[in-house]
Amino acid sequence: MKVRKYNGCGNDFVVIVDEKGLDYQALAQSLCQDDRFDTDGLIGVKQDPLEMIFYNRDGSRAPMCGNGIRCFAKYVYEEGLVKAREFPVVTLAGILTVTITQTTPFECRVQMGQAHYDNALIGASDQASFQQRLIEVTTGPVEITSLFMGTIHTVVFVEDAVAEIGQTRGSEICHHPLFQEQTNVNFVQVLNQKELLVRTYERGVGWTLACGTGCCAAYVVARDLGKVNGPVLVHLEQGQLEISGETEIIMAGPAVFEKEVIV
Ligand SMILES: N[C@@H](CCC[C@H](N)C(=O)O)C(=O)O
Repeated sequence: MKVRKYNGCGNDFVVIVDEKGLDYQALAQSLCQDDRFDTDGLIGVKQDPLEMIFYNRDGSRAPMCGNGIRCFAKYVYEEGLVKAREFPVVTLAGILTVTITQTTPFECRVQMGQAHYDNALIGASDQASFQQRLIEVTTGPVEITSLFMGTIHTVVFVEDAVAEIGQTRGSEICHHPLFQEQTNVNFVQVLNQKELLVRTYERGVGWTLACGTGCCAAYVVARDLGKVNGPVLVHLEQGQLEISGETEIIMAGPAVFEKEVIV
């Protein structure tokens, strides 16, 4: 089997072509945790129609991956599976449109769909609002806002997002009993009305270098609370994403090929 490794702002993935009968859960665990790859997730490429199948490193399935879909787009375009620069991709979060804006280096824009403040979609274990909700973790109370933005996200505004790495709040919120299917956790530092700095603890992975859907969630919540105005540049550990849009959220950023290994 041909296995390719790609990354989007450091969030990395193995990409394989779908075949009948593949055990994605087992493949995600073995390939992502294989020293030759060591990636955050696995992407399966299915054709007719073009579909992105996404699994986390621990073998759990996720409906969408923002950095992953840009890597998927680079793969299908460069392999000639699509000829047009704009094409739809089926995901568990809906059919999303990708537009390739630049090929060298590769960059694309993705219509990421809409954000939903919806307890059912975030797998909430109660009916209370998750907008600016205080929950308890071992270090004390923390204000969270949770929403569905391609997948389940929680946004926490902090003074210093980088300082959260190595602390326990990311993991504790991710596994909090209020979330029946866990949640991705984005620590968001507002730099100014046009720039955010985000660090994400992902369900099924742990701390990652970037999370595309997480940046979209951070933008939506920051905008809805009046902390940013218009399109924003989100600073990540390795690179930046541009996030914009009113109802339909748009993400723009790079995708990079790293290597191919036959396993
Ligand atoms: N890294 C991704 C999100 C991947 C899925 C997530 N861990 C989940 O389980 O929901 C991104 O760039 O959006």
